[in-house]
Order: sequence, then structure tokens, then C-alpha cells
Amino acid sequence: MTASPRIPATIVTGFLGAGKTTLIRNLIENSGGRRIALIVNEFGETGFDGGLLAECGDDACRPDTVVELTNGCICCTVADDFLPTMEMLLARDPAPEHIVIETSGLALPQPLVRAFTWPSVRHRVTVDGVVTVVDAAAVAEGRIAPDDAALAAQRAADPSLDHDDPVAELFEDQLACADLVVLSKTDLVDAAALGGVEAVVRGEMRAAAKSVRATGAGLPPAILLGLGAAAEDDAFARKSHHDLEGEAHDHDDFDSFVTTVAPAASADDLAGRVRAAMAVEGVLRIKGHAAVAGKAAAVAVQAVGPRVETWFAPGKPASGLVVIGLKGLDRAAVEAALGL
Ligand SMILES: Nc1nc2c(ncn2[C@@H]2O[C@H](COP(=O)(O)OP(=O)(O)OP(=O)(O)O)[C@@H](O)[C@H]2O)c(=O)[nH]1
Repeated sequence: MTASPRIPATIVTGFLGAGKTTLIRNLIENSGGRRIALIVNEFGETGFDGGLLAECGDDACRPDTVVELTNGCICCTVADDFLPTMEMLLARDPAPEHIVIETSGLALPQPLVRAFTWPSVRHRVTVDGVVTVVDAAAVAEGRIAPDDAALAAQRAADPSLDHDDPVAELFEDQLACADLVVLSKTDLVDAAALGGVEAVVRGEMRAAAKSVRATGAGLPPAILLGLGAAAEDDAFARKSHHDLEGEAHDHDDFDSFVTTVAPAASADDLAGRVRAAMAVEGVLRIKGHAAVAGKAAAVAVQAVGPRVETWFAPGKPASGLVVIGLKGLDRAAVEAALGL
């Protein structure tokens, strides 16, 4: 009897709002009906991306299964949530042809890759690749990449300071684990700035990793799938800051809450409020669905940095907005900006 080949799994990681869901959605649409199972993990208790992925359109482009894990960051719930989910997917008949896992924007990919060395999955699944999505526009604007000069100046001014910027650390950890780096939003960045972004990214990537440029139209499945990296084989060599510093990883640096918004006069009015809320110190990401006066359909909201997108989403409840940011962000100020 020959052993059945292992099912390839692709881990898609990257900071909050980098473009992970957009990339996966395009991948599913262009996968030619391949049986792809999706595991979607979000920080904060309300799932938003799972809905975006499941509503992909006609049956031909629908993922085989979408499992949402909203019980915290996947890197910290590996044993409780992730492994049972994998076992459930592996028990399906027919089994998926490919498994795609979208981590939350605050997750470290390293513990997840290591989970693939666990006995219950290692004989049946291989990590085809860790794909790290980097928001090229945000890096070009200095909103995500570590500002080494500023950090050095801060340290020099206060020798007791030993706490790195949590956003910069995550950015570095997510890049250090990548087999493939996808630079998203290159449509928003000019060629010279893109060269600078690539230099920053190269400085954090493993030498064997590659990078590709992408726009909102995504990338061909042949670029994203079939990397054959078997990342579980060197899972413990892919180190995060926490591994190197001997600390446990937690998400104490970040916070999230779900809030409702008083009905806005129009989608533009809502976008203006969300823009004001994004400007509150420490806010990193806002997304969800809100009501607009006189309209039956809720408006979907996507905000990353200064960019706010809205569109009508018929059939979706106005279930509120998820706000994610640095610990200690001023919830009252965010809600005031949203018009509560
Ligand atoms: N112009 C442009 N916008 C993009 C691109 N990729 C993603 N976006 C937009 O960026 C926003 C965030 O994209 P998502 O795909 O939801 O990002 P994400 O990484 O899944 O976000 P989280 O799950 O919250 O971490 C959305 O408004 C997208 O439309 C791109 O290549 N170009």
C-alpha cells in the first residue's frame, strides 16, 4: 500500500489590513474549481473576513469550506482551536485538495508552522508555503516598517526603554517566517518608492524567500500555490523575537472592541466618521458593517491607515464595526468620532 500524498497547506499572514483576504478571495476565484478549504482567523470576536470569502459569488468560485476561528489569535490557540479544525477538515470525504489558512493580522506565523509538526497532522499535511502579505503603500509611507533611527534616538534618550515597537516586531516576525512575500497595493506606490519598500522587506526576509508585487487583482494561483517549501521541516529555525528573547508571546500590546454606529446620513458621512476614528491615537484598523439612514442595505467599511473604503452590502446586517489598535487606545474618543 502506498502512503497517500500529503495535502498542501498555505499559511497567509501579514499585518492588519495588508490585503490577505483580498489575495485569498482572488485566489479562490481563479483556482479553477480546486477543492480549497479555508481557515480564517481574526483578532476580536466578530468575524468579517469569513463572510467576505464565503460570499465570493457563483458556485464555481466558492471555497469548499470556510472555518472561522474568532477565539483569539491562532498562534495562541493552536491546541484548542487550530488542531481540532485541521482534524475535522482531514476527516472530510473527499478531503480538501489544498488548505489555505489566513492568520489574524496580529498573529505570529511561527507557532502555527510548528503546529504542523504535531503527530495528528504531520503525516497528512505539509506546509506548502508561508505567504506574507506586506502593505507596500503603508511601508512606503513609514506606517509599518520599523523606524530604526527613531527607535535608536528614543533608546538614547531613555536608557530604561527596552520595549520595541510591537507593530515593527510583528512586521519583522511575519517576514522572517515567509517563503514568499507578496507586496500588496503596489498600484498605490510609485516605482521609486516601491524600490525602497523592496529594500526594507529584503532586509527582514530569509535569503531563500522571494518577493512579488501585487495589486487588488491578486496573483495567479501558480505563483501562490505549489511552492513546495515543506516549512514544517525547518519550523524551529524560523525564529520570532519572542523565541530569540526567550519570552512568551501574548497580545497584551493590542486591544480590540466592537462598536455600533448611529445611522449615518450617507455612505460618505460614514466614511468621514471612520476616517476621524482612524485618526485617534493608537487605532490601526476598523472594519465591519453599519447602517445608513434611509437605506435597507448596510454599508461595509474597510479602513487601513488613512484609507477608508465603503460599499453597500445587501443582505448583511449592520452588525457593527471592529476597532483594533494598540493597548490603551481611547475607546470614548473613537466612539465620539464615530458619532455615538
Ligand atoms: N488599492 C489596493 N487596495 C487593496 C489591495 N489589497 C487590498 N486592498 C484594500 O485594503 C483593505 C484591506 O484589505 P484586506 O484584504 O481586508 O486586508 P486583510 O489583510 O485581510 O485585513 P485583516 O484581516 O483585517 O488583517 C481593503 O479595503 C482592500 O480593498 C491592493 O493591492 N490595492
